[in-house]
Amino acid sequence: MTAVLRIDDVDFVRDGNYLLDSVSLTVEAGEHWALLGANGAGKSTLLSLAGAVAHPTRGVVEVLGHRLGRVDMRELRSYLGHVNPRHPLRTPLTVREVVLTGLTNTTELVPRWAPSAEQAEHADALIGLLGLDRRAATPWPVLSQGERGRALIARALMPEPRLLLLDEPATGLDLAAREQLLTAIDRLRGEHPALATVLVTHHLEELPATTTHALLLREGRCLASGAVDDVLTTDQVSKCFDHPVRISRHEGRWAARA
Ligand SMILES: Nc1ncnc2c1ncn2[C@@H]1O[C@H](COP(=O)(O)OP(=O)(O)OP(=O)(O)O)[C@@H](O)[C@H]1O
Repeated sequence: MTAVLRIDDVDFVRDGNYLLDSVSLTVEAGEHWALLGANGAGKSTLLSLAGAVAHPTRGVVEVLGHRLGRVDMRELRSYLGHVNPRHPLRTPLTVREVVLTGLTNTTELVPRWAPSAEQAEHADALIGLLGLDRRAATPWPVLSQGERGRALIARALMPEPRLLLLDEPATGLDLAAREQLLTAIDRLRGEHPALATVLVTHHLEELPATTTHALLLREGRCLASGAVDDVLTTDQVSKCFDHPVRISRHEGRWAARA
């Protein structure tokens, strides 16, 4: 089977600066990757290639078997789940309505569009999976940041994507909201075993226990990449963040201490 995502020896250059320098990443179905690195390391740039938002300057990117540069990027994006934490919603849609906009790939509801009974059921199942049953009819402005984040994941899953991209999903969440989010991601991965995910974060504490692989980026270069326990070591993470830290893993979750 073809990989869900294949990034092969890619450079991404802007204003003469190598934001990515010879970076490779292959993600197979059912794998859950963490992209880690300090501020400015190139994580968002790498995610924008995976999300068919940008082209590489050099090298090959294949998303869902389609090579960037030879495919309609807009159409390709409609098959991906890409969670943008700065969702630009302007109207007070309810959680259920926001989740349904994942089918039309729009921010607002499309006039005169209505979901089928099956689609509405699918939306409710995802709302339940993300732990938002009691919030389904709540308007967006009333939701907490954590609830919005989980609603956006449910929205991204509506078209049943094979690849889900999560850009710092736990940023700004309090402890309880972060734990609810990570539990929801773990459940999601359990119930959709073929789904592949790529999650960007600065913090090891924000990694779900179901993370299978990791890639460490430092100044646009890949420092280490592979099975998560081989990559998230005290030595490599210290190098990645240019700071001595001690990494431990307890009951599946990671911690970093100076
Ligand atoms: N269009 C651009 N032109 C020039 N430099 C850019 C451009 N976009 C991003 N950069 C720079 O590229 C570097 C990598 O940015 P990127 O956003 O990918 O890093 P990041 O690892 O996601 O960082 P953060 O953790 O702070 O979000 C940064 O130094 C950034 O300032």
